[in-house]
Amino acid sequence: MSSDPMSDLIERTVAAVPRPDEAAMRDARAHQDRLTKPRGALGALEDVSVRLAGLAGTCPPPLPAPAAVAIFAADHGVHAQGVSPWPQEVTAQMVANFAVGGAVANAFARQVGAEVVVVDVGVAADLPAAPGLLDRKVARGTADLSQGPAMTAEQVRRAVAAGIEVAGGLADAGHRCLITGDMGIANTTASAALIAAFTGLPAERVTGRGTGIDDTVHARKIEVVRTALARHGLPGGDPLDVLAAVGGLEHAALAGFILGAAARRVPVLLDGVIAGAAALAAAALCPDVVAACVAGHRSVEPGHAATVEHLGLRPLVDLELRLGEGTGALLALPLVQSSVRVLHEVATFDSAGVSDKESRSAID
Ligand SMILES: Cc1cc2ncn([C@H]3O[C@H](COP(=O)(O)O)[C@@H](O)[C@H]3O)c2cc1C
Ligand SMILES: O=C(O)c1cccnc1
Repeated sequence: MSSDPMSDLIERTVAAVPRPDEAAMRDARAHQDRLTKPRGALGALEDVSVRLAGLAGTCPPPLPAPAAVAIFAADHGVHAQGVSPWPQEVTAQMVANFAVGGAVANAFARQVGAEVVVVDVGVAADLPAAPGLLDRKVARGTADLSQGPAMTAEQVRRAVAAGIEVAGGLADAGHRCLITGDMGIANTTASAALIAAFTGLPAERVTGRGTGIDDTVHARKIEVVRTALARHGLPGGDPLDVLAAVGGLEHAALAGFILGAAARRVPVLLDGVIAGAAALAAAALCPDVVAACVAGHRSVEPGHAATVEHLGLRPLVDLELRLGEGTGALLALPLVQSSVRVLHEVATFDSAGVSDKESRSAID
């Protein structure tokens, strides 16, 4: 082990991520087949329940409740390239909005009974203390990824460690489902660069319109991603170096958050393209982490489709959302919870005295 405490934490967390428990997954699949419904009738939800049994190492797995969404906020030097129509100050202003419960993520979290935690890992402003706001500021935004590395290696490690610690704290507080959230003007540009770097796809395939940009700005955004990849010699290299080159502080923290949840056997519900980019980094550090991830929704961002395909995940909800904050994942929370509740509560053919047509016809 290295002597740096943050590197140690990252290494220990990666080492603690379990392999999916095959026996628990077989039990869950067999149990699903004994429940009072035609086999496979719950479609993709059956797969979610089986995956969560594999993560927990037991069947039925714990109900994924209570849940908490952690919204990691940070600013981006690449904003200077004109890749977002919004001023950078909106990041800090939205953090204040989250803190008073006024954002879409707050409304959705109230709807599904999830706690909201906002984590400043890199907002380029001094933020007044507020309930539910954690100050884990690593830097006042990243450097411009199109001009040089976005972060130092030390900043990446500090942000990843912050994410691991937030996940651990929420797990210690009893949360049994962790949800990714993000806020950072221009972070769809860094997301596109990370996705290109981890999937090997070209910039034009993975760079979308973010909060809404016209064709001219979109072309410029693609060019910014393309030249950044070339400048940093991507794809290729160590995942933490890739994060340092083109990532955001919230991406690094989210990668740590995902690893931290997996290491505690707590499922992590991924939001859209920003969480997806972070999950690619986490999976590059530790492939088993994917077993702890559920893709909450399918974002309209083109890089997101490439990401879920690369990770082998199937998004649960497809509503043409393109907001971030954790909104798509929050909407999917009741689906994940319902999938596990089935394993806990639904009667079997035997216990309910319902004829099992499929096994009867096998005997006939
Ligand atoms: C008011 C507002 C609220 C948001 N909530 C999430 N985002 C989302 O949009 C931003 C990324 O898009 P781009 O790369 O195009 O800047 C991120 O902050 C993301 O969280 C928002 C954006 C805005 C403007
Ligand atoms: O779909 C997303 O995840 C998304 C799109 C635009 C801005 N922020 C997030």
